[in-house]
Amino acid sequence: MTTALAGPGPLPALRALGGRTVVVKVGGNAMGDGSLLRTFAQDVVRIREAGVRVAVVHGGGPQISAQLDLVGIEARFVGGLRVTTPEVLDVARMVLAGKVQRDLVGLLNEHGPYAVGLTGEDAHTLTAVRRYAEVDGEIVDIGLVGEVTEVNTAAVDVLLDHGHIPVVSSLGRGTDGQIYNVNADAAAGALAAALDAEALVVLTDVPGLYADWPRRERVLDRLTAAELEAMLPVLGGGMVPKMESCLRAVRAGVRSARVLDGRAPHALLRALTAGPGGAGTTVLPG
Ligand SMILES: Nc1ncnc2c1ncn2[C@@H]1O[C@H](COP(=O)(O)OP(=O)(O)O)[C@@H](O)[C@H]1O
Ligand SMILES: CC(=O)N[C@@H](CCC(=O)OP(=O)(O)O)C(=O)O
Repeated sequence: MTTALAGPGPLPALRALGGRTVVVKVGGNAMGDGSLLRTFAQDVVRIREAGVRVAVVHGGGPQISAQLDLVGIEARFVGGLRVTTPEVLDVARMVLAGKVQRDLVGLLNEHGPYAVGLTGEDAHTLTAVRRYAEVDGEIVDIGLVGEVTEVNTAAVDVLLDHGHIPVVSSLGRGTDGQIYNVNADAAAGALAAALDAEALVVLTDVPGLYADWPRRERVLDRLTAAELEAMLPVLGGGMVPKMESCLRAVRAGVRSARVLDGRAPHALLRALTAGPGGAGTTVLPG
């Protein structure tokens, strides 16, 4: 009961991943307009139909900021994390678990009965504690921002076992029931680690990790976990949570973590079928 997918499909390469788990993170910037998301959804279903257990974690930072703007709340970030007052949390929850997740699930389900949306709040999937930012050595209170301390994969595993595509919004729950806004890169890395995934793929709006940011001349095609760890203190902006998440995943046993441009046609398929260097920046154990 599936719709045939258009375009070439490197299915033999994907079949090598059959039965393995892949976690894909799609950021709000990489979602771009509807057509990008449509191709992304086709690729995810193609991967699922090749027998890969695929889970999606999504962000929606720009979409949250746009909604905050509409209701007259200023969006503020400290150290790449959104300052999350109770009012901001309400908006983030409404946008992430609402329109962004529903749109993504809807596009995936155009190609078959696979996608099921949930948030990290559901079935204790992501347990979080309050996270603080650090700026110039100072600890800064950024409100209801969560750091994932525990992942319960039970619900996601049941869905994957039954051939579904779990689509997880980056919200977490404290053991006291408090809901937290979790950075989506961090949520994806934690989930990939807990699922013992074969690969983590992070789709964003740059071709990978630039070696000499803000110069956009050279993208690092691969680096080991140790090389990445040494680089982390000098990284800035949106790359910090992404690369931290890749490091966490690889250190926990995920075989590879890759950051690449989700706006390139069939970026996800290319990431899973090309070796390191084929597209984006790949972090490998070591
Ligand atoms: N070394 C770097 N290499 C690439 N991008 C970088 C680097 N340092 C900072 N960035 C910034 O990080 C951004 C990606 O992070 P972000 O905007 O949070 O994306 P997403 O919405 O996909 O999570 C890039 O668009 C770029 O402006
Ligand atoms: C704490 C924190 O900053 N949470 C993020 C969650 C969404 C996210 O991470 O979205 P992207 O992947 O599109 O950046 C936010 O509120 O923007």
